[in-house]
Amino acid sequence: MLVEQQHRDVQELKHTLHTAKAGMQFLQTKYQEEVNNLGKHLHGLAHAASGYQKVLEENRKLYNQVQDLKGSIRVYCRVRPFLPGQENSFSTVDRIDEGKITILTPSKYGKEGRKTFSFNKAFGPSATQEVVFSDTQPLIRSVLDGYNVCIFAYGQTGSGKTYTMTGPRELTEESLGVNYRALSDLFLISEQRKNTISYDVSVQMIEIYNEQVRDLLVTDEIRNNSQNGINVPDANLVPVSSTSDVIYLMNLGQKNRAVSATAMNDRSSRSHSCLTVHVQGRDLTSGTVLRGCMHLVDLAGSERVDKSELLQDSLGGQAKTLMFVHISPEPDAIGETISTLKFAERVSTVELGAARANKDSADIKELKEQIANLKAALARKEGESGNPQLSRSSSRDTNGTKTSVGSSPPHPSWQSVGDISGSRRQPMEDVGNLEVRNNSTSKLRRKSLEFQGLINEFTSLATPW
Ligand SMILES: Nc1ncnc2c1ncn2[C@@H]1O[C@H](COP(=O)(O)OP(=O)(O)OP(=O)(O)O)[C@@H](O)[C@H]1O
Repeated sequence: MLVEQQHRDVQELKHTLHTAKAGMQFLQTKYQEEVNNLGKHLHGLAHAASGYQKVLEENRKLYNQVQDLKGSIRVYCRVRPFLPGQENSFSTVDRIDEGKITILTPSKYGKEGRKTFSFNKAFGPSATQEVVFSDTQPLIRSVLDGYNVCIFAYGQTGSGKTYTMTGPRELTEESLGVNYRALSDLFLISEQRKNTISYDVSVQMIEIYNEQVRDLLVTDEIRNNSQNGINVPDANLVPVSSTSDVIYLMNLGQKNRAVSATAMNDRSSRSHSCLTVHVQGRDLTSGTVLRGCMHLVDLAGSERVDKSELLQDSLGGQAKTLMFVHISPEPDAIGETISTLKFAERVSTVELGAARANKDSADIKELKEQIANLKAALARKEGESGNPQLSRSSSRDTNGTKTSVGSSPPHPSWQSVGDISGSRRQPMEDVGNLEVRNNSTSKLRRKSLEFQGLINEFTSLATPW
């Protein structure tokens, strides 16, 4: 009886085992099917993602085409409000309608007493910093897409250039100018794109005064400052990773301008200042490298700029340019207002040619690296074989300009723009305690040439009416 019972139990167990095995097999097949399906879904998703990337890329292209079709130089006009205490004064601005601005003119400027000028945009005295910036925002995206961008502020002394670019002396969130907003946007967009493109951002800040250029970001304070996360291997191009880094540097730059100024207001109206933001982006899938830079320029007062020189052009067709032209509403400024508006209207007709993105594919990047390595090897070989010309008293900087070894500029803080073209300029007398390090000299010179070229281009447009 017992043996029979055990036999039955064994049979039952065998049956259960068989059923369990079949169940397992079924589950395995099912699991395999699921895995296959998942694979197919994943494949589909990857395909859709790459399609999405293509659409994004296409969108960027179309967006930039629209920008380009609007013209390479865009001109926005902004009217400064009356200053406190002048509120009820008579304004020379009669009407602002879309991009048109009508000025009440004394009889000598126009028979009918009114003159209308057309621009891409015109902002009245009550336009907020936010509204003014909203029309500039598209250019910021362009920088991140590998385009060069120039934003200029032009206008007579006291017409609001610094207000537009930086803001008033006492800054609040609402009164922040284009510079701050542009950089804050730049970091925001680069953060949004971080899964597809990795960006490096660095800034430079220079001032041009009496045709001499000064690096506003070369100070011991920057070099020794590490708690802000600002690491400065080469002081005139400072890597930044957040808006607060940039605000810190901009404040420092402003302070450095003030350090050497005997009369700050007079000086700011005579000097040009330029904040340049360099952006390098690497596409994480394709390895393509994008390089864009943005010049944010606060020009000297238009009445101070020498309009008599006509000088070689160097603006080139690579940059998207926006000029903010500023006017004051006071009747006693009417002469400069008309002259400024006429100049600005002429600028808006300038065609620089379509801007191009600075984009290197992974292959080009590799080839460039090879060229750089070969050049370095060649330079080493030349050094080993002993080149008397190089080892004696002169060499050439990266511009091909001959420089003397051991001879220093008249004052270490300043480099004369004129020196590059051969003519010597006197250094400024009220120079502060800043210094330019030797290894940044040629870069600064190139920058000053580039920047001076832009100013020349604009001032050459301002010659006789
Ligand atoms: N849109 C504005 N709203 C309110 N105040 C303004 C505006 N624009 C300019 N101001 C004020 O007008 C004064 C002159 O402006 P600002 O210093 O910006 O002129 P500027 O053209 O840069 O002069 P400069 O050529 O001397 O550097 C400042 O007190 C500034 O705060």
